[in-house]
Amino acid sequence: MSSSSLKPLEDQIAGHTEEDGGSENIPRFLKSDEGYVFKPVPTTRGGKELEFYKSLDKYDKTLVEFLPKYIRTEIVNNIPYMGIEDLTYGYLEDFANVADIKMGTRTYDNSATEEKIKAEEHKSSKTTTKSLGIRFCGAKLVHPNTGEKTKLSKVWGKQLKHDRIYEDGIKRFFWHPDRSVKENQLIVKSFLNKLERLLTFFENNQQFAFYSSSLLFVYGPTDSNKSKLRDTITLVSDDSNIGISLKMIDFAHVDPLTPPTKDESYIFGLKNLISFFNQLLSEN
Ligand SMILES: O=P(O)(O)O[C@@H]1[C@@H](OP(=O)(O)O)[C@H](OP(=O)(O)O)[C@H](O)[C@H](OP(=O)(O)O)[C@H]1OP(=O)(O)O
Ligand SMILES: Nc1ncnc2c1ncn2[C@@H]1O[C@H](COP(=O)(O)OP(=O)(O)O)[C@@H](O)[C@H]1O
Repeated sequence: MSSSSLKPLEDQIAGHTEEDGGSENIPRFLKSDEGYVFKPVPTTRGGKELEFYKSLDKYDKTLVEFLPKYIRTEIVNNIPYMGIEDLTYGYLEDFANVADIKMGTRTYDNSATEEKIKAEEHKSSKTTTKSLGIRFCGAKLVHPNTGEKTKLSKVWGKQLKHDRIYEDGIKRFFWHPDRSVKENQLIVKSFLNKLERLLTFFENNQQFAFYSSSLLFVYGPTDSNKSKLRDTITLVSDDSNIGISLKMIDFAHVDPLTPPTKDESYIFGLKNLISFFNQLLSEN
């Protein structure tokens, strides 16, 4: 495939974007028609993430199930881009709901300078990162009937406080009042099931600390063209075309753990997320 067939990833909802290239002025993500996103590999911290993806086959199978598959690296305008499965692929064009939730109470890795640690801790204490181990980094909501889109930014996610994150973040994104209760329940149960499997991995994992990594939640009506339905999507029931996808993304700050330590920073966030999903089911 030539790099000319790559287009901007319109559905990129967080991370370094055209408007916000960050301190390294990183270009936005690209995507291919074959269902892959191409993430620019920044000079200083991208190598670590690329190495992580390239060694996927060595990891625990439960973990691999939660990672987009890596395919190859492409050079565009002299910049390397790593190709990974597009988690929005297979959904009806423009109808995928997408949320990026940053996991863990700690958002810097072992190589962080004193200054970086201070900045990250300050940000954590001002947001739900510290109190809940979760923070919305962005979301795109699609009205189930009209298709109207609402984009929620990183700034919105930072302003969402502990006492409002359930109503204004979790419930707003995962439980739409214009969808049937049954369909809402099926969506929430399908995500819950995956979150519990992920927790099982984390309870046993003594290999990696996933600092500053995110969970990417995607759901919506799937494309009826079955060739697009790949194993990143789980249909919420046998007789529904609604699918969900949940994978871990952003591994720029993954560090080794020293056994018997666990990634408690991430586990705390995961347990809080699971509680919120249980609350959605028990309240409705
Ligand atoms: O560059 P910026 O201004 O987007 O800063 C990024 C931060 O965004 P913020 O300014 O807090 O909204 C960004 O913060 P969040 O993702 O919003 O927590 C990270 O701290 C990122 O650092 P790293 O790539 O994870 O080491 C930061 O990226 P680097 O500056 O380290 O490239
Ligand atoms: N595999 C993927 N499939 C679809 N979208 C993705 C994928 N990976 C990342 N994205 C999109 O790009 C955004 C930023 O991704 P991330 O890896 O966190 O970038 P950064 O390292 O710049 O923070 C995500 O919020 C999501 O919208």
